[in-house]
Parts: sequence; C-alpha cells; structure tokens
Amino acid sequence: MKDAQQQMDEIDDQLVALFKQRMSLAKEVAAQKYQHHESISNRGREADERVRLVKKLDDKQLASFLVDWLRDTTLITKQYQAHVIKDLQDAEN
Ligand SMILES: C=C(O[C@@H]1C=C(C(=O)O)C=C[C@H]1O)C(=O)O
Repeated sequence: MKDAQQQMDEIDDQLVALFKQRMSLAKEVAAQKYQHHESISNRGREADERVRLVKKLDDKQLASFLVDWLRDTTLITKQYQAHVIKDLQDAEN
C-alpha cells in the first residue's frame, strides 16, 4: 500500500510539471485567440480530442472516468484562458 501511494505521489509530481507546461501552452493559445477575436471555447476540438484519447486509453471501465477528467481539465483551461484574455484587455485600456 505504502509503495503504491508513493508511486501515486510521484505521478502527481509529473502531473504538476505537465499541468504547468499545458497551461503555459494554453496561455499562448489564449493570446492568439484574443488577437484573432476568436472565442475561447472550441467544442469541436474538445470532442475530437475526447474521441482520440478514449481510443488511446483502450479501457472500457476507465473510459467514462477519463471523459470526466478531460471535462474538468478543459473547463479549468478555459477559465485560465479567460483570465489571461482579461489581463490582455486590461493592459490595453
Ligand atoms: C486550449 C484550447 O482552448 C480550449 C481548451 C481546450 C482544452 O483544454 O483541451 C480545448 C479547446 C478549447 O475549448 C484550444 O483551443 O486549443
């Protein structure tokens, strides 16, 4: 049990590094969306990614849990992008 929990903590360390990387890229995408007056949400891309990743997971039992995880991740990403765009707007005024 201890060993499994320790391994989960190590995975969390990797997730934090990946979270930071993903949010940094989301910031770049947000700036491009702001520049081109595009909406934050891209439901088509979200749906395509969901299909691709569920296929990649290849696990029927885990599929709906992955979909929930992706939904939360995408929501948090879009909240961050809204925050980034607000900062860009404020900087212009
Ligand atoms: C990161 C983007 O912005 C939004 C967030 C996404 C995500 O977190 O996967 C996907 C599409 C968009 O709704 C993007 O357009 O690529």
